[in-house]
Amino acid sequence: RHGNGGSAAHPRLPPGPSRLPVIGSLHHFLLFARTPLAHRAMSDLARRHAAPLMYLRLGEVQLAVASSPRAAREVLLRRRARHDHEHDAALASRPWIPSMRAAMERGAVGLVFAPHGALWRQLRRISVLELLSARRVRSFRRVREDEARRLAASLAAGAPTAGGAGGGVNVGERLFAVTTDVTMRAVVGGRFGRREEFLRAIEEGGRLIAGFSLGDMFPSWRILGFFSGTAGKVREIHRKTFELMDYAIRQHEERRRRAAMEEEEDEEILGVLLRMHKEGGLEVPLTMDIVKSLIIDLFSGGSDTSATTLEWAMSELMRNPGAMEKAQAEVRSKLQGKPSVTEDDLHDLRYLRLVIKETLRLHPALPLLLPRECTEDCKVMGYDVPKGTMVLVNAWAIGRDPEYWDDADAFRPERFEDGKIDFKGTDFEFIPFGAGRRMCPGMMFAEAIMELVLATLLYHFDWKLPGGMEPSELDMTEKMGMTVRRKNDLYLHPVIRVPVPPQIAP
Ligand code: HEM
Repeated sequence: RHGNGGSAAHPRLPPGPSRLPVIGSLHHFLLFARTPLAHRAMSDLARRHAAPLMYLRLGEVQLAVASSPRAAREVLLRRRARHDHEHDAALASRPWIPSMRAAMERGAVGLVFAPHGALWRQLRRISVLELLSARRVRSFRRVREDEARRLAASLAAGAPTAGGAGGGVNVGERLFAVTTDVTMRAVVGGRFGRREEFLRAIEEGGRLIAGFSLGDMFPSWRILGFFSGTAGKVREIHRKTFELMDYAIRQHEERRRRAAMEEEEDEEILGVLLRMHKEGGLEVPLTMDIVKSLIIDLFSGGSDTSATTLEWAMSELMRNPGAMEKAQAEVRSKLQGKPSVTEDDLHDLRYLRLVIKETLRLHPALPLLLPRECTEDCKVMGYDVPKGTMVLVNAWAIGRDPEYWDDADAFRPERFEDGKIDFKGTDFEFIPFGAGRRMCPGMMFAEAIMELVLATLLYHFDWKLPGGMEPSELDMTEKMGMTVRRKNDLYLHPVIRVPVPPQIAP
């Protein structure tokens, strides 16, 4: 072999753990991994094999995992090289695992899973320029402020006034409720009658897709897919979510007819899409199936991720009282005397933003981002990555790599103080939102919720650990799911420091 080596017959695959017939590298996970958490197990394997780009085979599925900033850049930000015939979009599609395929092939493709091509480009453009643009995100300000005040009021209603006695609240549950309500109001409109059913269906769908069943690893063994029954379940969830979307659309249209779009509510995302659907004239027609899929994507992409990040932020602040004190001092001194936090106040909260950044570094809600698929043979870091390989980027491992981060596992928001590194997709040692063509389009939407909610929690309340627990004793174990959340719920006692105005009690 020479130079970049490799040929179609003898590809120069990236290094990685040994592979057995049939099961490939699965045994490394089943027998040797010290953790069932995929991002941690893959990080251990990559380190052990000195493989910033690592090749694995899970059953029949070929997998490449990027675990260094350079490998991530090559995967996410592909540029057409001058003497290179490779297509620069070879890694800009997402794999359709067999469990999902059944639903996808019925026209359920929105933005998240659309293959790179005309439909994806159009949905992406609409999302970035219209649905999730800075202007649209600003237009939901009242929704966010309203929901943040409700959260404060409901916490205050159950909080002791001093000392931290009382039952404690499940902070994660409250955070999921607030991000869900904001996203629901922004995306489908406030009064969605079948909210609980919708949430259950989205959660179940996410769980099935994130599960990656045996049938997904051995797609040619149809019998496994048959017994796991995942495809059938995914089809059923798809049918259910689409039926719920029909209901949301009917509700929306009735409301519009009644109120001829009252001034009080800004146009929600569903309204914008229905308008575009009716107006037509787009390169790829925006069918109702596409509208529904996109709404489901925005909703499921939007609320869990922000809530998970907020829950980790509160967990880290509880474990690091110095950072908590600093963040609270900032918000209380900037807001002095105000009844509640508004978005005008957020501009001054520099440390709060550093807290969110540091949380995203240590706890990216999607530690392996969302998978990409290699749609044609391509080269990454000089290695051959065969067509059909699923490509993951371990943003979690990269964010904790001691080569790039001092005291990498410590929570130190100050490390971002000089403003040199940001999550906007150009600093590849910090990519919680991904980078390149398929980078998260909901970043501004997420930042707006996260900053306001965190500032509200820190402004009105002091927080105490239950049962006299020491900060260092707070368990930080993770759990796999659609996002990587805390394994154990975070229970804390809120103690009111700045009263929540009574007129906004829930
Ligand atoms: C803390 C909050 C969030 C995090 C950490 C996050 C993270 C991510 C990541 C890692 C990706 C994949 C990027 C890639 O493949 O390079 C992604 C994609 C996506 N996100 Fe987010 N996200 C968040 C919030 C949101 C919100 C609020 C929305 C919408 C309301 C949203 C909608 C999407 C969509 C539609 C995609 C798919 C884009 C495409 O494939 O072209 N996300 N997000």
